[in-house]
Amino acid sequence: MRLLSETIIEDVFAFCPPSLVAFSSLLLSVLPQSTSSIAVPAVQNHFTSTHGPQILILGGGVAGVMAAEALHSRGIDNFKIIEARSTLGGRMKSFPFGAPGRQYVLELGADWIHGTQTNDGPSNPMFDLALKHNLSTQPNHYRGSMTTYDNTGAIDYMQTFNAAVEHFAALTVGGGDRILRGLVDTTTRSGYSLLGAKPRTPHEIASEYYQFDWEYAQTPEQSSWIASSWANNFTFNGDQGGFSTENLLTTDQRGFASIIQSEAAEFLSEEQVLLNSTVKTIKYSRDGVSVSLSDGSSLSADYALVTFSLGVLQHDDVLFEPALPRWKTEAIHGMAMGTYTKIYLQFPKKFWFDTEFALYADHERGWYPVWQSLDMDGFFPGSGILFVTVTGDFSARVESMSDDAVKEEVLGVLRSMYPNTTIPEPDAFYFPRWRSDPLYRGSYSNWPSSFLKAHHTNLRATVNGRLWFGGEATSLKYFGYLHGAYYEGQKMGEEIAYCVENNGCTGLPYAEEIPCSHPYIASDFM
Ligand SMILES: Cc1cc2nc3c(=O)[nH]c(=O)nc-3n(C[C@H](O)[C@H](O)[C@H](O)COP(=O)(O)OP(=O)(O)OC[C@H]3O[C@@H](n4cnc5c(N)ncnc54)[C@H](O)[C@@H]3O)c2cc1C
Repeated sequence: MRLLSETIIEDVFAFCPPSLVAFSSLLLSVLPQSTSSIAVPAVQNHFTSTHGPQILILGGGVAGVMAAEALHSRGIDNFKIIEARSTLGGRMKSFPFGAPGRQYVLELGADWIHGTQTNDGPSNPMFDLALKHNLSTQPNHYRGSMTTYDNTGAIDYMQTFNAAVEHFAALTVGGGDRILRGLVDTTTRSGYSLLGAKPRTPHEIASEYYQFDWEYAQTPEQSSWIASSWANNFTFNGDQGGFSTENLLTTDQRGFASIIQSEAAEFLSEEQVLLNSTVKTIKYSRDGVSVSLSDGSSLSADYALVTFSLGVLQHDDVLFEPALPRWKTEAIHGMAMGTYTKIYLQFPKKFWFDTEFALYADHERGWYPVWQSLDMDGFFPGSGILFVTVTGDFSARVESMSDDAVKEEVLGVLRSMYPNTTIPEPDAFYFPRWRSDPLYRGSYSNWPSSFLKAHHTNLRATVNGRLWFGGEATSLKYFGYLHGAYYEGQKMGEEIAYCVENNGCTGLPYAEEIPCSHPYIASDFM
């Protein structure tokens, strides 16, 4: 059998076979696919000044920093990173949590290196960075260290849980198989149903949630079967071109982002980074780009790379002048932004499970289901800290509530899990509101079944040869992940370097229209 990794690039067009010919012939006739075949545009870029930034990197998360490093390694240093926050790292964001004298640096955003390396196969570049910058991490056992609960207290439904693990494995094999057979995409929900996995009881639903929603930050109904499968395989499945099944949780008290900040410190000079600067407007034309900031100042350049999250682009937090073309906005709104919310609690002392994870099954799907203890050897023993994660629409719900109201619900779940224990008031309680935050508008992207490969090509594509887009959401194989942001930043840096070195380029290709998928034809209605 062919490996998914060998076939994905051409075979994902098979999402919608009728479009393949139309789309690929459009690309071939109008737009070159790679730097080696990129044509010089009619209007050449012109560097009139040797001073000032000529490439603006908008956003200083993983993608922004890796783009800068790629430019630097090609000998191009006339760039500037513009970042709204006071530090680099973006969605790698730590904070001090805990009562006075019992504080720990914890992560609000990315927490894990997902997949490390299998033998001499591909290694996760974030794992490589972690090793290089001596990040403290601890293996986190997703499936082997679990206690199960429902609203009657502790109850063993590990058999149901293990069945859900097998269903998920079958789902991802099935999704890969759909690519190889050139079948159209469907939702993950239909994938599960076709495989006979139809969770009905709270135990079955919670077990499926753990496998799926907890990873993709949206439900199986909201997600693509095919894309969920390859994102899993390319990250976790060594046999399918992925890294490994290992998950490392950071415990480093410098914060997870320290590996990106240390990497940046190796090549960035002070004048190459503008922190505390929020971009309000991006003006672009065939001649260049100009960016205005919230303090009223503006910067001009020959190229700009936009690394803001998909959520920021969807929410119009940054205005484009002129408005982005229709093919780009269709792609931006076609992909989805999920939300993943970690709710942290610190108690005077530990009273809970001794495993790394606990699963709580409620009659309502997504009701405070996944619990993690940090009060454990290897993590933060004696800390009194545990956290519960909610996702997707449930994250939106908790963001709309007061902290106290959320705390009461969380304590209510703990009372159900431990009916014979008096649950004390926590000494500390905190959760971030990623979805409401104008710098993120969610946690990470998720691929819906209506989103085609051609849409994704358009999400990545360059506008006017001047405006570039890169970040976790533009990663075909690893959307949603840190390593996706890493590779996309690096790739866009290299592409822009190509433009600079050749005094012009058309950029990455797009399709003006995606004439794909014809669910209805006019005669159906006659
Ligand atoms: C809660 C959560 C948990 C996650 N868990 C994991 C995990 O365990 N493992 C994993 O691999 N991935 C995880 N991820 C995903 C991972 O964090 C992202 O894929 C990655 O950090 C995205 O990097 P990026 O550079 O593409 O975008 P970002 O990090 O969003 O970088 C964009 C930057 O642009 C800045 N910005 C936004 N708007 C403006 C503006 N108007 N002006 C100036 N600057 C602006 C932002 O501040 C940000 O620094 C998680 C994400 C979240 C939120």
